[in-house]
Amino acid sequence: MIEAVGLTKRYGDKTAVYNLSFRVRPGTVTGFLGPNGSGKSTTMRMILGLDNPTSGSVTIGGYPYRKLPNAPRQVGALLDAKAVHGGRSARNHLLSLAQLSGIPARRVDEVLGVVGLQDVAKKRSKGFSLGMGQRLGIAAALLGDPQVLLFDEPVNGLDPEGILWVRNLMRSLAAEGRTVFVSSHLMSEMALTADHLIVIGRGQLLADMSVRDFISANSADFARVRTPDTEPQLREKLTSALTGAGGHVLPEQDGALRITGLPLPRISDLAHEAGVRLWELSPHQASLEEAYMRMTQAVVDYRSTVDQKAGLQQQLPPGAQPPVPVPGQGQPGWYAPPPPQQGGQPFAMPGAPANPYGTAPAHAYAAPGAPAPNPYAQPPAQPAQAPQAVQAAGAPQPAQAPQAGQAPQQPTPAQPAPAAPRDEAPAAAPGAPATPPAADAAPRQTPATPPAPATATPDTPAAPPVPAAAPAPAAPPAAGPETPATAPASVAAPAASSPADPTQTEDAR
Ligand SMILES: Nc1ncnc2c1ncn2[C@@H]1O[C@H](COP(=O)(O)OP(=O)(O)OP(=O)(O)O)[C@@H](O)[C@H]1O
Repeated sequence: MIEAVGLTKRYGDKTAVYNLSFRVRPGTVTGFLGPNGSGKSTTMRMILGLDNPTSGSVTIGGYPYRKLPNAPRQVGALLDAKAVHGGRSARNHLLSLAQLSGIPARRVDEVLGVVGLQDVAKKRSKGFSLGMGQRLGIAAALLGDPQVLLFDEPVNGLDPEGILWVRNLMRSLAAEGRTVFVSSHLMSEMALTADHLIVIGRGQLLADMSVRDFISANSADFARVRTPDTEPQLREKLTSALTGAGGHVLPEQDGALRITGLPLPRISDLAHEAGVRLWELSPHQASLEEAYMRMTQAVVDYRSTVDQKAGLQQQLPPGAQPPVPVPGQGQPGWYAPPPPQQGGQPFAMPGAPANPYGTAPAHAYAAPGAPAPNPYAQPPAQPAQAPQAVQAAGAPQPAQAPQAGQAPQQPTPAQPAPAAPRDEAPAAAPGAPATPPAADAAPRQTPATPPAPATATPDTPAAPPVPAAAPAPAAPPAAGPETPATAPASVAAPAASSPADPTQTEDAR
C-alpha cells in the first residue's frame, strides 16, 4: 500500500503538488492520470524518496521510502527510461543494479527474458530504441521482484505488441497481489489496464475511484440515432421531436445524432410518432477519454491553439459542400452533458462526500469557463484522515498560483504508523545490502532551468550526479535499516544519462 497524506511540493514559486491524499492498494492496477505538468512525476519521485515533500508525507507499507528496510527488494520503479548509462550493455546495467541490491545475477537473465531483451542483452543501451529502453526500464523495476511497482508512462514508445504486453504484465502483477501504480496519458490503454484511478490536475486531487465509477460519474451514457442519409429533413424532424421531449441532441461527425436525457424506447416511440424511419438506434457508454476530458478540461495548462491540420486539408472539389461542423466540437464542454442524476456535477463521486476538504464546491468543474474559486486561495480544512474520496477542488487559476511565501495553511499530516508494514512487509532481512547506486539518487536535473531554491539543495545530498563515463561504484553493504536508502536500485532515475564516451569499450560481461 502506498499512502500519501497532505502531500505538497513546491519548487520555489511553483506549487507542483498540493495537499494530495490518496491510497494505492495492493491487488489492483491504479492508474495515475493528469494533464501535462499536473504533478504526476513529482508525486512519484516523492513516493520514491527522490524528492522531499514540502509538507505532508507519503509512505510505502507504512514507511517513508528512505526508511523502508531493503527498499530495492520491495519497490521497483520506472521513472525515466533514458536514465541508463548508455555505454553499458542492458545486461551489465541490470547487473550493476542487482549487485548493489544483493540480487542474484540469475535474476538479471530472468528479467531480460521477461521483457524480451535477451537477444540484445549484450548490446550497449545507447543504441536502443525508445521502446527497447522502456523494456529495459521495466526490467530494472522488476529486478527485485518487488511487491510495489511504480511506472511513469511505461508504454511510451512501445509498439502495439509491447503495449499489449505491458497491459498484461501490469494486470498479472496486480493479480499476484502487488501494488501497481502507473501513470499514462493513453486513456484507451488505461481503460483496459487500470481498475482504479487517481486523477490530479494542477497538483490537486480530482478523483480517486474505480474506472467504472469515474466514467459514469463524469459522463453520460447516450444513444446514437441515425436517420436515412437520403432524407435530411427526417433528421431535422427527429431533432425537434427529441428536443421537445426534453432530450439533448448533438450532431455527430458522421451525420448521426447523439442523444442524452431520453431512454432508448422513448427515442424509438418519438421517432415512430414523428414518422421518422431510423437506420440506427444504439446505446453507448462514454469512454474513459471522454470522462477524463470532461473532468480535466478546466485544469489543462498546455493546450494547443493552432490547428496544425489546416494546411494538410485537401481542397474541396468544385461545387462540393464542406462538412457541417459539429457545434462546439473541440471546445470545452462539447461532450455529452453530465448524467442528470449528478445534477450538473459531473465530477461528484458516487457515494462520496461532496466536499471532503471543505474547499471549493463540488460543481466547480461543472461549467467550464465559469469563474471557479482558486483553491490555493482557500486553505483547505484539515482532513480528519486520509480521504479516499475525491477532493472536489475548484479549477485553479494559473495566474494565482501560490507563492512560496504565501503558503496556504497546511493540514497537519496524519503521521503514518511507525509499526511494522502491513501488506508489503519486508521480505528480506533488514541487514541485506540496500544501498542503491549513487546515480539513481540524484534529483531530477533540469539543466535548462536553474533549479528553484527548493531544489538547489538536493533532497539527497549525498548523491551528486555520477559522471556518465564512470561506472557506478560498488556500494558498501548497508549499515542497516535505519540507514536511509538514497534511492531504489531499481528506480530508473535520471542523472546517469549524460553522454557516454562513445569510444568506451563495453565492460566485461
Ligand atoms: N525540479 C523541478 N524544478 C522546478 N519545477 C519542477 C521540477 N520538477 C517539476 N517541476 C514543475 O512541477 C510541475 C509538475 O511537473 P511534473 O513533471 O510532476 O508533471 P507531470 O504531471 O508528470 O507532467 P507530464 O505529464 O508532462 O509528465 C510542472 O510545472 C513542472 O515544471
